[in-house]
Amino acid sequence: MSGQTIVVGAAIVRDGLLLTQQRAYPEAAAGRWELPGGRVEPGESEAAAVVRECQEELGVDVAVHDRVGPDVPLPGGDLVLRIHAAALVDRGIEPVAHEHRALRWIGLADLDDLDWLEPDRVLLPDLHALLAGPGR
Ligand SMILES: Nc1nc2c([nH]c(=O)n2[C@H]2C[C@H](O)[C@@H](COP(=O)(O)OP(=O)(O)OP(=O)(O)O)O2)c(=O)[nH]1
Repeated sequence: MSGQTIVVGAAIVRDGLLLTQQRAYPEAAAGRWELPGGRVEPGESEAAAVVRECQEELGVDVAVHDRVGPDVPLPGGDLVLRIHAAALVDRGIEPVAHEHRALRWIGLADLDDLDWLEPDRVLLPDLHALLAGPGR
């Protein structure tokens, strides 16, 4: 749809665990959990935006895979959240929270209990399926 900006999110899975991060700002979202990511810049591909955001926020390189779940419209109407599965290029390099309060690797059993940003809750069935899927 024209006029809508895509916010990409990365569903990074390693050894059956999903990487989540806790926002530090703005105040209304501080303390809530989300997936790494951010706005796609003009002229930038979604995959390139996922890679850039993971470098900026986590200091790691990721390989970008298939989409996960539906587009989720964000409050305000101008932004839509779109998640891609991703994997650490080097599994031995631990992500670091450069812009967030904390990082946590979450397993299936804890997925629903995390204090997610509201839009991300729409994606929980798809994140469950991703973690339960083959090769994870
Ligand atoms: N990155 C990310 N943003 C999310 C998620 N869920 C969700 O509602 N959002 C919202 C929060 C923000 O309103 C918007 C993206 O903002 P952002 O702060 O991550 O990215 P940005 O590129 O706009 O901002 P910035 O990094 O320049 O500060 O999407 C999610 O899982 N990941």
